[in-house]
Amino acid sequence: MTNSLKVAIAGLGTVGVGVVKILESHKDLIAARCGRPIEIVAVSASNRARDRGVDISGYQWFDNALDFAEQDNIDLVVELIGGSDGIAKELAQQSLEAGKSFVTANKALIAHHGASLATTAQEAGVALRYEAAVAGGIPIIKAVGEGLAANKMNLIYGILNGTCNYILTQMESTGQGFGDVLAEAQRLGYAEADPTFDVDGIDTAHKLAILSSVAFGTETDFNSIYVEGIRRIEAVDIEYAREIGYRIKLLGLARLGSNGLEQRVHPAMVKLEEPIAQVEDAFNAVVAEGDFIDRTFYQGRGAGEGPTASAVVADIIDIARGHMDAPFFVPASELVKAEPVPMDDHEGAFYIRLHVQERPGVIADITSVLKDRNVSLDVMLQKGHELDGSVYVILVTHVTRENIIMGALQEIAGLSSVQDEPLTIRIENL
Ligand SMILES: NC(=O)C1=CN([C@@H]2O[C@H](COP(=O)(O)OP(=O)(O)OC[C@H]3O[C@@H](n4cnc5c(N)ncnc54)[C@H](OP(=O)(O)O)[C@@H]3O)[C@@H](O)[C@H]2O)C=CC1
Ligand SMILES: N[C@@H](CCO)C(=O)O
Repeated sequence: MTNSLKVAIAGLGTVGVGVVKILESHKDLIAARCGRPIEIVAVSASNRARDRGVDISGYQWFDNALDFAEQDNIDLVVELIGGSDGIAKELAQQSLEAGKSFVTANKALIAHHGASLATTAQEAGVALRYEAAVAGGIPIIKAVGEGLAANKMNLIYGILNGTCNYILTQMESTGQGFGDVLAEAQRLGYAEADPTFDVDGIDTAHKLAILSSVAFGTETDFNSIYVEGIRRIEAVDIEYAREIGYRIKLLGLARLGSNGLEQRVHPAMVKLEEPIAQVEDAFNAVVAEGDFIDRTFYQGRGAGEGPTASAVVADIIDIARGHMDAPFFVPASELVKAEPVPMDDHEGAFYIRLHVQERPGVIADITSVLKDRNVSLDVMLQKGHELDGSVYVILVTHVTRENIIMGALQEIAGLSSVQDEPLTIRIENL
């Protein structure tokens, strides 16, 4: 066998420990598959004394992971710390510049700095890989970047955050509140260090920015993504969605058309019979549509130690095999700057939940606002009498434009009978 690939790992938390476990327990299997061994030679984390449940005594310890870049006996650096900037970015930059390949699960880093890191990697003639950054254990980067490479991609969307899907699924199946389910997702190692990134849709947007680049050959453009999270979804919405034949999922969707690149992240109602509606707990799913392949559907575990580490190790194996594809599958200089499509241009049907006083004329006032804007209703439900004399009114519109419905909701929110800020969920008939 040829020389081993010598690996240093920065970050020994949920994912880092998973990577150590796979590389050690599947040492022989992996060496056979690569034609050379993969050897962990160095590790770094914040707290040297912490018991991590794996034996790291055989690896050189570094208090400062940035020192990896200067070590001649390290071929590849694995970053499993997190964060778009700070140590993660410095480590990426310095490792690549020092001629070391770089593997990361850090979607924030790639979403914000993917194009510049890809340039650095190409100039240094080394690999930059990030399979674990999107959809955890699903090999979606490889599937889209290599498996679908013959196609012009039109559309890519999916459930990209395990924590949110876990929360929405558990809220539906157990009736537990948002806070309790989030705490459980954190305990299971699904959530980000800052779980607001999960529940506010930012993590999904990071992943969508990366997927768009891989699918469409465009520069990652995180800042143009419309982002809305799941905080305002309540058990009643999940129940009413079911009543009208839908399930609520946090979707990330990107579409490249003649008008530019549409990228949006928000809770969406998907038809109960759609495969994506059946994706439960921390599972992720991605639908990718190309001009010759039509639609393809991928599902798997999107978060947690094993699935994420599996994707990280797959990247390391690829590099050990000598695969040196461009990080976004086209040379970094060829990545195109796409024109963002404004969210106001979005067209679709909308679910609207209003909390209103139960008194004559309320519905007439609401429908009058919609009539003035030519918004047509498909469904209208009035739910329950609360003790305080207020009720929920649920409306489902026919297809209309985003700016029209948002203007209408602003006016409806100002009606004296409307108690809380209206909630709207976009209906996706994909
Ligand atoms: N958890 C998951 O399911 C998934 C996570 N990811 C991504 O993987 C990355 C790691 O996530 P995860 O394992 O969950 O995070 P954890 O919080 O579990 O682990 C982070 C690790 O980084 C170490 N660390 C913090 N600061 C430094 C530093 N300055 N130098 C060296 N090490 C440092 C910590 O050290 P110590 O242990 O000593 O505190 C810890 O071991 C993130 O980018 C995340 O977004 C991607 C997909 C799924
Ligand atoms: N926090 C992320 C981890 C996987 O990227 C999630 O819940 O999906």
